[in-house]
Amino acid sequence: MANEKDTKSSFVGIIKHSDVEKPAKTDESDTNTGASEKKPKKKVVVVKKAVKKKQKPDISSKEEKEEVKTSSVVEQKNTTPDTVKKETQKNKNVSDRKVDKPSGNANDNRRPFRRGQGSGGQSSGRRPYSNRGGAQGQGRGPRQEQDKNQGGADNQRAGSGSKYRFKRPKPSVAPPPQQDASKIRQVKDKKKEYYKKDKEQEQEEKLLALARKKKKIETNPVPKEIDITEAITVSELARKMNLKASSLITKLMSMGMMVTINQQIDADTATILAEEFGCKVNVVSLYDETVIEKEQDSEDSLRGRAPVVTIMGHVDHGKTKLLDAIRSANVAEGEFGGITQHIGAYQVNLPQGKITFLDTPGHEAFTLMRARGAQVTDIVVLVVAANDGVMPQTVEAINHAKEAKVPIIVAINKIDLPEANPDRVKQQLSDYGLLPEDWGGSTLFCEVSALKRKGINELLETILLQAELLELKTNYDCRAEGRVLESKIDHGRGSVATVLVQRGTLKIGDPFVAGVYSGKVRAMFDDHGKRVDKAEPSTPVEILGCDGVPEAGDPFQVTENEKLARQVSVKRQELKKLEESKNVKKITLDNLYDSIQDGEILELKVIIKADVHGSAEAIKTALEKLSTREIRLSAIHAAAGAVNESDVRLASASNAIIIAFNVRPTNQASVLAEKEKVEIRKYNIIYDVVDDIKAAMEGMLSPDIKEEVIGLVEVRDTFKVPKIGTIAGCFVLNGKIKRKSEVNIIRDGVVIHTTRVSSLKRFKDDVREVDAGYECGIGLEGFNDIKVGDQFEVIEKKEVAKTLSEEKE
Ligand SMILES: Nc1nc2c(ncn2[C@@H]2O[C@H](COP(=O)(O)OP(=O)(O)OP(=O)(O)O)[C@@H](O)[C@H]2O)c(=O)[nH]1
Repeated sequence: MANEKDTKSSFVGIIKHSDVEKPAKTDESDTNTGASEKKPKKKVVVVKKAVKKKQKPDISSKEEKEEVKTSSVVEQKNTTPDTVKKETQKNKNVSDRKVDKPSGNANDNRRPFRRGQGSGGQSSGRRPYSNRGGAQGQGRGPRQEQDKNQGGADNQRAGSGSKYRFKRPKPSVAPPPQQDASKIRQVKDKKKEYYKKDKEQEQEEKLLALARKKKKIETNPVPKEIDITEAITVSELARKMNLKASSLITKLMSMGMMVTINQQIDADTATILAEEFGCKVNVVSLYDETVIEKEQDSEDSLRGRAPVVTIMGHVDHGKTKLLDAIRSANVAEGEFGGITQHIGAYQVNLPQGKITFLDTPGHEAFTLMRARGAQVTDIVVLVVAANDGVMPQTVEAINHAKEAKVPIIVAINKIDLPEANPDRVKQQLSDYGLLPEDWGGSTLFCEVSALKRKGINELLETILLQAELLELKTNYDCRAEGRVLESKIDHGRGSVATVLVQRGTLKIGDPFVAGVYSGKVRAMFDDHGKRVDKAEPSTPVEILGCDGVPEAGDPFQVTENEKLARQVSVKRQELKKLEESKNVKKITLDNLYDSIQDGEILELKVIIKADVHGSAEAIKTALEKLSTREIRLSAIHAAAGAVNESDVRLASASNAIIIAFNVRPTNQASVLAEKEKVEIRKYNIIYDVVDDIKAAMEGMLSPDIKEEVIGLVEVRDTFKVPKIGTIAGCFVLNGKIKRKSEVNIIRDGVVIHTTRVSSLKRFKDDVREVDAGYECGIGLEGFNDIKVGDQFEVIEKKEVAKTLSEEKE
């Protein structure tokens, strides 16, 4: 204790000038040291700060100078390793008090506390020196001695050096605060490390994400090749190319195309666009994906099948009567007349075999089927009335059958009539390439009377003979395939489809696809409405179980299972949507040259309709002479009469242009042509027809005048007005008529004259124009031969680039 006191006093003695209030402070410090482990830490810091401050050059006060001196002495004493050791061991607390001394005054008391709090990091930052232990402290000793002996400015350095010297011994002098400080340091280090780790982790994650992205791009590059259908939306193409739609849109914009994400682009554009990204495009038809694989035929699986026959001919030549006669010939005597036809096709059973008749006489249904790609008919029976001979529709039917490459059997009907002249019919038909066998030709002829039911059996036998020549064979054992002939929604039965089985055998429970719909055969009925379990090739049956109502001409196919049927159905519905959205490209004079250049067409087919047969023939001859090495021109049908629906259907099925020479299309034909995108070109001068087609073939079409029909007027009455001429009391059917309008006068579908309106009146007033639904009086320039029932086609002429005048005068 005495020793301790001595030591104390000696220390006190040394530092007594520097800190008068020291004891109180020491007590406080002691208390703090004992009570809390944190506070002494602060104090250590405080001391350091205080010392640091006091060692600054602007030491002015005496007290401060004293303090510096004292600290130096303390430092000197402490920094001598031996002394430090001894003193530390003996006077731990005292040395603490001494350390606290510099912060003895009231101001210092506050400042260091605050500073200590704020500069915790600073003190811990210095700790590595103290941590290094005595060795380092010792190492510095001699230098400190040197510093001490230096004067003047060096004193400052010494002072600064003393700061470190003062600090260095501290770990050994005051271990508890040091331990706390080291703990804090550890915590702070940990914190630092934690943040560092956090930062590192963040960095690492960023790098990883980048690498992942890179990897993703590497694993999903733009494919070298893609398959697309005829048209594709930008978004779909982007998906196929592993690109963002915006990239494609930008590229398209740079190519001068403004498109939206959901807009469809054609295959050509898609090809060019994909090439920009180094991707090759294969254009495939979605239909390719929807084709159901056919079962292969083996040689011995093929057996003969019944021929499928369609009856065609001119109106009133006896088609319906003949079908009735054939059907009656096939039923038992008692059932005569009582038979009800159940479906749109039926089979007749003969000792020699069966024949299937499609029960929609005429070429409408026939061509409609063909337009849908369905070649259902094997043989056409052409009915020609023996008394009437070849008529326009007879010729149409011949052309339809020829175009479809279906053999024709001629049935000369009404031979019971006294004026019947079968030879004349034969003569006329030979002009169309139908030469009877007995005249050295190959066409089979039959003379019948549908009314008297004469020659019917001979006709049926002839059909079977022709079928034999055709060697109609098919597989009976494979999955069934056929065509939908018609379909409807029936109350209580749902979708009902009449199907002609063409290959294989259809059975109850078979899953199938009909057009774009799938289904499963729930029930089957034959042409008499009798329930059947199976249907062999060439048999027409009515089936229940289809999910929708397929269209006439749609393919019907049995699939391996229901799942496949559903899948195909979904894809076909996609295809249908796609096809509906794109314009069907039909040949027109405007695109003719391009089509020839692209090698799309090698043959330009035309249908010629004229006011008289002679004109039609003349045009046909003139046009066919235009054939060149690149393109052949063939008139597939040339006849007199207005352009009718049948002409449009034939044109649509054959991709032909219709030339209307001095004739007009019927209303239905116009609507159908619009729908089927068939071009009907109207002319009044033969040379214009030839010139236009020649120019179109050579790509020399020049801007021209286009004639637009702006209204249609019907003559309901006529009045003779002296000195003026005939005034027509008219009703405007559609559009409008204007004063001075140009009009085509149409009588029975034929343009008989073209002139201008000379007067247009409503009651007694002159008017500028009259709209549809109103009556008016019309006078024509230089034309008085107006008749009730005539129609005035009101036309307006406009100049249109690269479009031909549809009618030239
Ligand atoms: N004398 C006689 N008249 C017949 C014969 N076949 C049909 N007819 C008559 O000719 C007219 C027309 O017969 P349809 O069978 O309706 O003629 P179509 O060709 O079907 O007529 P559309 O359906 O209008 O095209 C009817 O009055 C029949 O009675 C026949 O062999 N002899």
